[in-house]
Amino acid sequence: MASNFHTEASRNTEAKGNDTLERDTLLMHASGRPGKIEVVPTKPLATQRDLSLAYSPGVAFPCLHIARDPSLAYDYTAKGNLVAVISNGTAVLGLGDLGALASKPVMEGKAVLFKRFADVDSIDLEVDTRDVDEFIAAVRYLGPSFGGINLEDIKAPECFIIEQRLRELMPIPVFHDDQHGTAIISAAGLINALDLTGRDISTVKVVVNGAGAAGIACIELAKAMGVRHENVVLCDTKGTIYQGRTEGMNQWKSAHAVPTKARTLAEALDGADVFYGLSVKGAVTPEMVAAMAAKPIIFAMANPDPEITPEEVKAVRSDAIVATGRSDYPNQINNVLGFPYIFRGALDVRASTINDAMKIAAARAIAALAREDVPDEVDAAYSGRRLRYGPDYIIPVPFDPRLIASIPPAVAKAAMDSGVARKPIIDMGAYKRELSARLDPASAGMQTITDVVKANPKRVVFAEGEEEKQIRAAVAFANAGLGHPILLGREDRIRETMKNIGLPAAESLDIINSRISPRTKAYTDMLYARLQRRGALYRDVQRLVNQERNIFGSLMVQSGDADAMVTGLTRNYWQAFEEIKKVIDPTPGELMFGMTVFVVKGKLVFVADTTVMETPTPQQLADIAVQTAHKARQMGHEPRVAMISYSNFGNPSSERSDRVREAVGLLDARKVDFVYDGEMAADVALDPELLSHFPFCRLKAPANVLVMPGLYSAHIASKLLQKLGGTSVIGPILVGLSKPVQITSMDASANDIVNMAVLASYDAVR
Ligand SMILES: NC(=O)C1=CN([C@@H]2O[C@H](COP(=O)(O)OP(=O)(O)OC[C@H]3O[C@@H](n4cnc5c(N)ncnc54)[C@H](OP(=O)(O)O)[C@@H]3O)[C@@H](O)[C@H]2O)C=CC1
Ligand SMILES: CC(=O)C(=O)O
Ligand SMILES: [Mg+2]
Repeated sequence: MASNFHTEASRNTEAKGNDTLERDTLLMHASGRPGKIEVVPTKPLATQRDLSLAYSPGVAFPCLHIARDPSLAYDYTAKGNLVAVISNGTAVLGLGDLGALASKPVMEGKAVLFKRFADVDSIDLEVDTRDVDEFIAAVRYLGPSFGGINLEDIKAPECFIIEQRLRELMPIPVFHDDQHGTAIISAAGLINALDLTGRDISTVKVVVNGAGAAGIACIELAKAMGVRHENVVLCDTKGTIYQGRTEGMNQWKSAHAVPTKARTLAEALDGADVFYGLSVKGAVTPEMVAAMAAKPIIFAMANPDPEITPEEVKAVRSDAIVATGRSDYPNQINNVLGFPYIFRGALDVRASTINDAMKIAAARAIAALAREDVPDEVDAAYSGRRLRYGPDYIIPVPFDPRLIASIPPAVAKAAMDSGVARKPIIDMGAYKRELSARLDPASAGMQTITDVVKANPKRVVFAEGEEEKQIRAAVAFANAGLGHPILLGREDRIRETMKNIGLPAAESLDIINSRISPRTKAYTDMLYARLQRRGALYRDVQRLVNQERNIFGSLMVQSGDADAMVTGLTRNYWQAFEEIKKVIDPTPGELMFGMTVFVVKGKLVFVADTTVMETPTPQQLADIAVQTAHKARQMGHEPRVAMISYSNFGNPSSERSDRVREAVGLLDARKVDFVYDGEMAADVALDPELLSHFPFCRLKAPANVLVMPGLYSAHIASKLLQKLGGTSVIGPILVGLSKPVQITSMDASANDIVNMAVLASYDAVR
């Protein structure tokens, strides 16, 4: 556990580290266009006509329509996806009252987080007044502009009055993030920390330090979820808030006053189970922590520095569960996990408000996600730290791509159930798919296929069954209801790995060891019949079946003992391909090749051949075009095929481009049932403007299938795009094999493997 924390050495260099952090941060903010946001138009403004539609005279029409029916503002303007982040800078993080202007970097940051994590457009507004009435007056009339208002870093108790009044005055959700965002995330952390320490929420003793915006809201939500009023002691700069205290009080603090003899934070913490810190750096000492109950739960959430560091806690309490608001320690309890997704859900149902039911639903969704297996992509973003439900991982990490499809649906559903949704969601499944697509278009492209596969579950061999990633993929595949995985390998090893990585055994998961399988003899005979006239002795075949899992797995599929197979982690592509070909033939009359699918801004582009034929003949190029077009159609996309070269329709002419031209001629002769043309350069194929320079071209819209002239260009282009282009990639998908087998790349993540298993299953369904 300790390895995840800062080391002594790194602590000694902390001051130096802070200097570097300061320099880097200032440089980042000042570089290029200063600050962190810009406005990007969503409609073209390239021509006179564009201008007359987007602006005068055309713009009069949406104005008049909205004047007649205000709800149309959601159809004709950005309102429905736009949130204002509004502050007066009176409680900037834990830095105190820095004023409106100095709060702007935080507010721009929040706006960027809205966009990055939930595709909510957001703008920061800093209101330069500390006066409650002036602030309310400045904000209350902004409703028409926005779908929601996110109040930020406004100090207590003013924030309570401001939020309450604006909620009453404005017909859109008004949400003070420091109160409710923080409350939701800490509640999620609490649910899991209580679970891990075997505690009952109705008996835990909680101490909250900080009776401001965050502290009061956190404890109110915790009470709404079952923590008893009499079990909570709230503290502020004056010590505990006990019944009868008069100094430094207000009505919000009074509501949480309890009859306690404790007068200081230290006295309150004696024997306490849970500590919530929402105050300032260093407010808690190791001695206080040492006096807490067994397995104490310590959420030191002050930013940017916590009330006590995890190292300090660990030095005195190795049994503690510790969380902070920072990203460089395990268990980051920070409202970034909440506000983007809560608004996403609220905006999508046009909720009139964000109520307690929606907050509790969000907390439960976040807590539930932390208990699921974490995708590799997420591990990678966290420097390979293994994230697994336990004391060092009670809460999902902000870069978990599953948050977007988990929290907003829960919030939207709670809004609908509690009667505040003005536009209920009819198809929740479709909504979740749409959410995934907002951030990872590849997953949406895969979704329809996934639905088919779920409805027709297949037996899929995971040939490298002792590999951790394959095990995780197989378990995820089974748990997602996608089919029945069969892991090839030694059972004791596989079970051991599953135990080590903390994976619960999936119910429908088989393990087969080729050496002791009763089918080995039959498979050996089957393969010998294929290979005996290709120079193989019976004992060679025996060895192949016993030792080569790709061979054994392929034989399972070939014989019908399994429906599909996925492999590729431990062998390079071509080696795995050779092994599979020993057992499985191509589909009669078809070529075998690789097709890679790129997902660019929600559009799919199919590129082939990216794996097999180095220099295809014109005949082969035509075959690749036909088969790839067929595949694209199977995956729900009407093919528009471009035969790619570096030249356009004979200019310039060369031996290589002539081959592509010849392939186009062959397609003409075959009278194929899809639109194609070429030879053409990739930019012409993809850009309607360039395409229009060739009015005779049969492609009237950009191509979505690119048949490449050779393996060199196909492979290099696809790898460059993958590494530099920021696109999502599926495949390469093996096309033309008579049985459903897919080969992943050796660096595939568990998620990639699941996707390939889904594609193989999809082939098996059809
Ligand atoms: N991790 C997260 O996601 C979030 C963390 N926070 C953190 O919570 C903290 C408070 O923010 P917020 O509620 O917005 O601010 P407020 O200004 O509204 O409240 C601050 C509270 O902290 C109390 N306080 C200050 N110093 C001490 C101290 N030494 N001992 C005990 N109590 C103290 C104040 O007491 P008094 O009333 O006596 O003045 C006040 O009640 C900040 O550090 C902020 O960064 C906030 C939001 C989200
Ligand atoms: C995280 C946050 O909102 C704060 O510390 O104020
Ligand atoms: Mg804040």
